[in-house]
Amino acid sequence: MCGIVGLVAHEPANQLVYDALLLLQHRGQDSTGIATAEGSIFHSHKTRGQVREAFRTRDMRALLGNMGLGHVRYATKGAASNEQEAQPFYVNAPYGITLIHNGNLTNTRELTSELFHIDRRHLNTNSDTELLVNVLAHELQEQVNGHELDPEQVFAAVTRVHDRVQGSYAAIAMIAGHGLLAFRDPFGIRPLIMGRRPAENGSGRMEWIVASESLVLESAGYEIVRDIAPGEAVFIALDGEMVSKQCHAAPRLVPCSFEYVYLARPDSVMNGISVYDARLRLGNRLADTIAKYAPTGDIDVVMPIPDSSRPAASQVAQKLGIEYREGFYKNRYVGRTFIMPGQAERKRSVRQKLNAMGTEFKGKNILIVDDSIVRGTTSREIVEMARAAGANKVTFTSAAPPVRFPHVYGINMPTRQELIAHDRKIPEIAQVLGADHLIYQEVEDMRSAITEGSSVTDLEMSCFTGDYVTGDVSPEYLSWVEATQLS
Ligand SMILES: O=P(O)(O)OC[C@H]1O[C@H](OP(=O)(O)OP(=O)(O)O)[C@H](O)[C@@H]1O
Ligand SMILES: NC(=O)CC[C@H](N)C(=O)O
Ligand SMILES: [Mg+2]
Repeated sequence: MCGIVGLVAHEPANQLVYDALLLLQHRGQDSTGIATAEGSIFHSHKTRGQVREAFRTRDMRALLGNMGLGHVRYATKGAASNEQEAQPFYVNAPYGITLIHNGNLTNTRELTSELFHIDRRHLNTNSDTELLVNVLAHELQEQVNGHELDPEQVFAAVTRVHDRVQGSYAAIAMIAGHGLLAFRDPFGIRPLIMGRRPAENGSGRMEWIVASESLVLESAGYEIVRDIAPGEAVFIALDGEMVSKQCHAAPRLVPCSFEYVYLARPDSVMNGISVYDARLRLGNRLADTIAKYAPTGDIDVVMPIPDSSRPAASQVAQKLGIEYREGFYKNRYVGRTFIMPGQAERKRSVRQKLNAMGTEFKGKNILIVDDSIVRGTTSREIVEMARAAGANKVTFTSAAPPVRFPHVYGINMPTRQELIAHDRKIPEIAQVLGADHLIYQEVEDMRSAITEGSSVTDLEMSCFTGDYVTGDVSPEYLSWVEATQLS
């Protein structure tokens, strides 16, 4: 997952994009970039690291123009440390296009070969986003004859992108001198929402924003218009005129369940589902499962692992009628550990990030709630810390089911071997974690907890079930991904 934002304003875009990126930092910490458009000239700055350290005043001053886009990257293809693969990506024809992408393409081998041998395009990195911008550019080139650009031509190019590209993609592009294009894959796997507000200059024109999460819109005073539909493309001209079109013949909304479990901020609403409410419901269902399988009579306290599991843990405590206590204190200056590249760094960071308060543990039977257990990096350390702090019995619970399969749609867990639940039964996992009991959410409970009360009927849950919605993910592909994985 990455965080993306694009906007067409009637004032300088640089600060607006920067502020939005700060709010999306939880979606990617590897690198970041902003591009703006001043007439037909693009300005851009991209670099490794997080938003706060990446943009100096002089970088910001150089980002001129009223249209802009920005990206925070959590790499899934290529290398997290490669500055060349930071986004946005630029191609100079037709018109000049700069693009950002949240997601992961699954037919990169075919696209690389087609782009090189048939479209005669040069690729300079291993990024799938570079493939996406080149496919879009090629297809747009095929549509346009004169200099004039009609949104219908842009939509026809997006239709062709849908034909050629497989996997997940929520993307935003600036077309120099023309406007901003946003589109979402036919399953709407990754999120994308748009909003608007009247320009402050009194011109009566509209300013538009498109972003990964609704909290960005809310915090900057935009009215939420709607989620961009799966397969849909939206084009916003420089004067603020917005047009949209469904560019796929058979779109079907199947959003990523992991957004609700962990990735998104709880104060966002995605596809009409409040992330916070979904996490509360996950807690309710988990409580029922705990009551069914574990002896809860002797549990003294329920504890969350900060931050993401707090809503679920509070519900578990309430439903089971057990006291809720915060036994782990979090160092707010350490980022999210799960989205860090490299297992060594993730492991070190858990210890740096969380500290167990002895008084909360001594002689107590603890029920720990986390939102998910993926590699087990966090949970293994946590159990050890709880015991070292004097806990008597440790029951570990997860508000998501066991993660048994690789995620190939924009979350960096590409290999089976790294997943603690792959090919292990639950008692074996408990043993590896060192927990006395281990209880996971049931898959169907997760599905209903997330979708309850919404119009979403289907969820992308491949890392829990092994069913990949795009249909092109074969065992051969998974083995190839494993062999070429990110470090
Ligand atoms: O089994 P693992 O591989 O350790 O991954 C799962 C853990 O990683 C995430 O926490 P993270 O610290 O990234 O973020 P948070 O502060 O939002 O909980 C998630 O909330 C789990 O705690
Ligand atoms: N997590 C993402 O959305 C990553 C985007 C893209 N696949 C990259 O690796 O840069
Ligand atoms: Mg966590």
